[in-house]
Formats: sequence, C-alpha cells, structure tokens
Amino acid sequence: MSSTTEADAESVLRLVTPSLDLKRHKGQAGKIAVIGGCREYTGAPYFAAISALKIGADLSHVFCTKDAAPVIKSYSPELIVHPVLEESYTISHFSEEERRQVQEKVVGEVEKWMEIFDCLVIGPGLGRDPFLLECVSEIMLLARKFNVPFVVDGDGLFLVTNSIDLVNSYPLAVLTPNVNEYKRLVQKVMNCEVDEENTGDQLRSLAKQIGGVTILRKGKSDLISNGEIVKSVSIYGSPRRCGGQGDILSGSVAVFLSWSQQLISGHESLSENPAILGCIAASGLLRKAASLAFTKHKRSTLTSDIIGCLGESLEDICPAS
Ligand SMILES: NC(=O)C1=CN([C@@H]2O[C@H](COP(=O)(O)OP(=O)(O)OC[C@H]3O[C@@H](n4cnc5c(N)ncnc54)[C@H](OP(=O)(O)O)[C@@H]3O)[C@@H](O)[C@H]2O)[C@@H](O)CC1
Ligand SMILES: Nc1ncnc2c1ncn2[C@@H]1O[C@H](COP(=O)(O)OP(=O)(O)OP(=O)(O)O)[C@@H](O)[C@H]1O
Ligand SMILES: [Mg+2]
Repeated sequence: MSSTTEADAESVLRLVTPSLDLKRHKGQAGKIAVIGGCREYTGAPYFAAISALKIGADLSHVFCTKDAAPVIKSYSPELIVHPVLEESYTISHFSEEERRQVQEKVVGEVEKWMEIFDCLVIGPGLGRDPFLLECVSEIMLLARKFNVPFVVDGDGLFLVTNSIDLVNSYPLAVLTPNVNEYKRLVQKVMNCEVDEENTGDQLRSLAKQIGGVTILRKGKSDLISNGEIVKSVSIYGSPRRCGGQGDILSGSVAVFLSWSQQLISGHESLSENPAILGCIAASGLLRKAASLAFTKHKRSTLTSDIIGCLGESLEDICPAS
C-alpha cells in the first residue's frame, strides 16, 4: 500500500527561503557549482547555473570542457566559468602516465574550489565521454570527502547508474532522473522494470537500496523519496515539454537544499530532511514558473521563458519585502 502524500510546496518554499537582510554578505545565500558542459551541450549547464542565480544564490560556477567554456561565458557574464574538463579526443595521443597526470590536474582544479561550495550539480550537458566521466567520478568522491551535497542529473545519472557506489549511502546525494533515467536506475539497481501501479513504493525501495539517497522522479507529478517517506508535488505546471526544464530543476534543487541545510543547522528543533525540503521547494517553484510562462507564451514557451518567470513566481510566494 502506497503512503505517498502531497507536499505543501508553497509552505516549504516560505519556510526555506531566507529573508533578504542587509547584514548578510556575498556568498551567504549560496555558492553553487555545475559540473557539466561539453562540445555537444552548452545549454544544459547554463540553464542549471543561471536558474540558481535567478532564485537567489549569490555565486554560480560552471566547470566544463575547454570548447564549451567560451560559449557558456557568452550566454552570461554572471557565471564564473572554469574550462577544466577534458574529453578523450584531446588526449588521444597521450600515454597512460600522461592521461593519469591530466586526470590529476582536472580533479586538482576542482579541488581548489570544493570547500567553498554549498552544493554541486553534476551532469547537465556533461556528455558520456569515458575519460571525462572518470574524472567526474573522482570529483564525486572529493565532494563526499568534503561533505558537499550534490545533485546528480542528466549524464551524471548515466555515470552513477553504472557505478552506484559513487552515491551509495551518501545522505547528501540527490538524484533527479527523468523517465528514461529512472527506468535505467530501476533496471540496474532493482533488476526489474518500472512498476507504474506502485510508483511510490518502488521509489522508496530504490532510494533505500541506494543507502538512503534522495531521489526526485520527474514526471506528470514529481515524486520524492529518501527511502523512508514519499512526497509528491502535483501542482499544475505546463503542457510544454521543451528540453531544459530538468536543468532548471537541478539548479533549483541545489539552491533550496543549501538553504534548507542552513535553516536546519540553525534550528535544532527542526528535524526535517534538507534534501527532501530542497526537492519539494524546487519542484513547486519550477512548476509554478512553467505555468506562468505558459500563460504568457503558450505554444512558443521555451526554457528561457520559464527561467524568466522564476523570480516572479518566488516573489508571489515569498515577497522580498
Ligand atoms: N539545450 C541543452 O543543451 C540540453 C541538453 N540536455 C542534455 O542532454 C543530455 C541527454 O539528456 P536527455 O534528457 O536527452 O536524456 P535522455 O532522455 O535519457 O536521452 C534521450 C535519448 O538519447 C539517448 N542519449 C542521450 N545522450 C546520449 C549519448 N551521449 N550517447 C548515446 N545516446 C544518448 C538516450 O539513449 P539511452 O541512454 O537510453 O541509451 C535516450 O534514448 C544530458 O546531458 C542533458 O543534460 C538536456 O538537458 C536538454 C537541454
Ligand atoms: N508529463 C508531465 N506533466 C507535467 N509536468 C511534467 C511532466 N513531465 C515533466 N514535467 C515537469 O518538468 C520538469 C522536468 O522534467 P523532464 O522530465 O522534462 O526532465 P528532463 O527530461 O531531465 O529535462 P531536460 O530536457 O532538462 O533534460 C519536472 O520536474 C516536472 O515538474
Ligand atoms: Mg535532463
């Protein structure tokens, strides 16, 4: 029997969104890093990183390949872009030893910054190059060492599905699979097919089997579980399914998770799980912004239109003053 309950996303948004206070300094509202962006995909990391800023984070970094960096920089001067990731084709003539050195350098470039980040988003537009994914595995291990939470999406989920130990039993990991990514996770981890009759129970079992990570299963309703509880967010979104909406979500989860962690660490009486709160808040806000963008743009609604509605949607729920 399923015990999925609908979350009150607006109340969660009000709870976790910090008030704007002149005493706060730059960085206190969140420093986010997106690990993603390669030759093929530059939109996805941009959408995730800019969404984090539009919601209210102070700094948003992108760690991407050298080819992707100038493109992503040209979309926005607001983002801090590090052209540090390498794909196999740039090192095809290298010896094993030289490849190992390149990997060390890539991971070292991210390590320099790791301690300052409140949350990483790993995967939007990352691609599936084997050398690049090896480096990203090391970056995940590093994040775990520093206790930095991370959201795994897109090609990050392709990596994790094939190496589940990377996230296993890390309570600060959030996975945000779409329908395809979820199917692959269920097949790999549970060795069965997706059960559409018992979605909540299956999601809870999956999260439990991965050691209590939080999973946000995207779809008509977004379903969220950490292996214990299952919450849904079903408020009306938009009938447009243009690519990139999942990227907005991953950047948003990172911000709300950071804010929830901050809130909970300052209030011992709050026993809520910050990853669950972050997922509920992000899902609620994205769906509200998608609905507003659709009202304005109808069939021509694009991901950038939804990003343009994030601020107005949050303002409606938590006015700045
Ligand atoms: N504007 C942008 O820059 C956007 C970029 N985006 C970025 O796109 C990436 C993929 O995300 P997505 O959502 O298209 O993945 P999904 O629905 O599982 O795949 C659909 C089908 O394609 C296939 N397939 C995918 N990649 C493959 C590969 N490298 N090589 C071979 N096959 C591949 C896949 O096949 P399968 O995995 O089932 O074998 C499935 O059948 C990810 O980095 C995302 O962030 C999006 O966020 C949108 C906006
Ligand atoms: N059938 C649906 N009906 C209503 N909303 C949906 C539906 N499917 C997805 N969504 C909304 O869109 C958001 C993004 O989900 P989607 O499945 O498009 O992710 P994705 O495939 O990873 O996107 P991206 O193109 O960024 O990779 C979800 O959080 C959800 O709120
Ligand atoms: Mg996606």
